[in-house]
Amino acid sequence: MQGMNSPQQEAVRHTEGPLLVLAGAGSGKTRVIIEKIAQMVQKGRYPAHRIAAITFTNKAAREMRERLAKRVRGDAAEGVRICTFHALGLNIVQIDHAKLGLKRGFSIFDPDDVMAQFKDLMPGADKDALYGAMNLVSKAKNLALSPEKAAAYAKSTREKEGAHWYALYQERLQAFNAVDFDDLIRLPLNLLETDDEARAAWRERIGYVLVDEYQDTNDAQYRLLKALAGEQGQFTCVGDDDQSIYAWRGANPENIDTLARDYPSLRVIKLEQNYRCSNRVLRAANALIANNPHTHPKQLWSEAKDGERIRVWECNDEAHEAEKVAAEIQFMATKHGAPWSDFCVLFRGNHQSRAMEKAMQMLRIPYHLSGGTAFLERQEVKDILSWVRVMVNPDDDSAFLRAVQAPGRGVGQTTLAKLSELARNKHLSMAHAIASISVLQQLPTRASNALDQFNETLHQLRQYATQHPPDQVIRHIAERSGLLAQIRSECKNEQLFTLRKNNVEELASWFEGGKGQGIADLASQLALFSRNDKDDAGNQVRLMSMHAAKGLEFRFVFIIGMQEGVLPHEASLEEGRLEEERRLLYVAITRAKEQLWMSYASGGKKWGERVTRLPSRFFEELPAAELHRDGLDPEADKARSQERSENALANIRAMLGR
Ligand SMILES: Nc1ncnc2c1ncn2[C@@H]1O[C@H](COP(=O)(O)OP(=O)(O)OP(=O)(O)O)[C@@H](O)[C@H]1O
Ligand SMILES: [Mg+2]
Repeated sequence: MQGMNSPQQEAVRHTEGPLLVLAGAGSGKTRVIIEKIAQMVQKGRYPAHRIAAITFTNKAAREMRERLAKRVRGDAAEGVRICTFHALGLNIVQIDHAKLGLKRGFSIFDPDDVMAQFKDLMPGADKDALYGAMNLVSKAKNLALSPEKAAAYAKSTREKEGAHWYALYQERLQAFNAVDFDDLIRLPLNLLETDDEARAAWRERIGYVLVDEYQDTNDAQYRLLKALAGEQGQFTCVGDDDQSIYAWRGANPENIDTLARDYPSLRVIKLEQNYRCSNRVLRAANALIANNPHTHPKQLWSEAKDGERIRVWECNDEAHEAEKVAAEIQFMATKHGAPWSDFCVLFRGNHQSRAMEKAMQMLRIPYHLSGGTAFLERQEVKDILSWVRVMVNPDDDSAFLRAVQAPGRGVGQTTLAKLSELARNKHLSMAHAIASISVLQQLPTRASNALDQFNETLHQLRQYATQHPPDQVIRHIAERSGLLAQIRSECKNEQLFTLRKNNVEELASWFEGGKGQGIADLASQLALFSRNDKDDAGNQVRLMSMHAAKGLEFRFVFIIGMQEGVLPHEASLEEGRLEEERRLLYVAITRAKEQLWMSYASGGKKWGERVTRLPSRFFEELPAAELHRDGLDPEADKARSQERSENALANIRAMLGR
């Protein structure tokens, strides 16, 4: 346990009974989890495959796997399950699908599929009504309620309405042999809470559970943890109530107290030394968060140097702000000889990245926008995945509808609507219906020929998939479906074609070396990868939302858009969620190891009109002694601008090779 402090060591050693590590940012909570797994495996306390570590994102899971692999020599830690709650849930649903009324190869509906179903269920409904209904259903699912229970418990008209949509929607999922993301928690939970045999089997499979970012678990996830960890509570949870930033998505920070209530023998360990941030950054973060009420008071101190003061910039507008930030990044990178990946720009909402991207492009600074290029949302990727889905799950009408139109084969919407009706009358899915001559006979000849051919192609692809590795299957689908030919015809030049073809290739590479897993399993795992996850950014500046930055750390951090209405966000003010906004800023500040910048745009445009903006109220909560407001200290500014121009000259000389 090289270099670990004594409460950290204690947390690592405590393996009998439930443990909660409750501690502030950068105090080594995640490190405790990694060290603990390493020791458990090395000491043979648990075999690797009986340990499960739950992270908040797939990306965090990958990072943990890498750090563990470095820590434990050989492949001793290889069998450890490191995944998100959803991936664990998927695993349970895959193994026990029959008990849950699902057939093998079931589909996972993404939010777009779900939306399409609601549109179909609620014809003519506007966006608000659709999202309203979806949210109600999601809420019921996160409370692990079945449609029947949701109806029984519903009190208000709104809840009754929600229960009504839930029942109809669930009927469809059932018919399509599909689940949505919420089901990946709800179904395993129902299984483990009601089926003794299944619970015993899963406790045998998983002997010890570790949970990172525990403050952001929702109720269903908490119950899943409880069901797995048993009465003895063989778990370690680590978290920080000050970093709870997902209450808006159903996370329940009170789960921290629930833990103590449900497990009277719970041991709570606090870590107080921060190993990440410079002292100034830490003092600013502590001062800010002191404005929130605290049920679990914490001290956080650091041995690190004071470091530079936090630089605060008032900018004219977003563009000006972005230019300043980009120029500073370039300056700092040269000054410190630092790689681009040491820099991170954080913002409240994704739309704020646009000006920033533009400024980075102007200065030719390589950057990576998390969640920006949503790989799984690219057209060709979705198209191919819909083929995979309908191949392995012919009940999936949602995937059928996409695949049959990718590429288009002259089957119009009217025909598809007719097909859907015929299929429904015969209690068949659409993919099954087109295999029936009596159905095809009732459709226009041209369309029925096209559908017959589609059916034949599906059949051949299924055959192919039984004899070839998954990545090859993906390439074959692209070819055989006619998608590749269509993409070629759509692209005006070779460059564009290569770009889109590379997406297909990238998808294929996802399916490579899947440890003997079939295409169905791999496709469902892929469905879980959310937009933030495919982050192999390499040496590039990171641009990301504050939410996405949870758990990460960077030498240099810029927080932009610190004006009223953006941070705190307008909507959160109206809904009385100021404390959560403060926690969000606390998370953002504590990402900085060495130096921090905060900026705001005092002007901007709204609906085309010029408006003035006030700096965020949170500035007033930061200790003035730790801040340096540019423009208010002329001497310091002068010295800095001198340094900057010398630096620029040096750059030019270097470029000219002198
Ligand atoms: N005992 C220690 N000695 C030196 N460095 C440490 C020690 N413990 C943790 N660190 C380092 O401190 C940094 C923060 O650790 P870690 O990410 O585990 O903190 P955390 O509590 O999980 O933070 P967050 O709340 O942001 O998730 C990491 O760079 C880690 O390697
Ligand atoms: Mg952490």
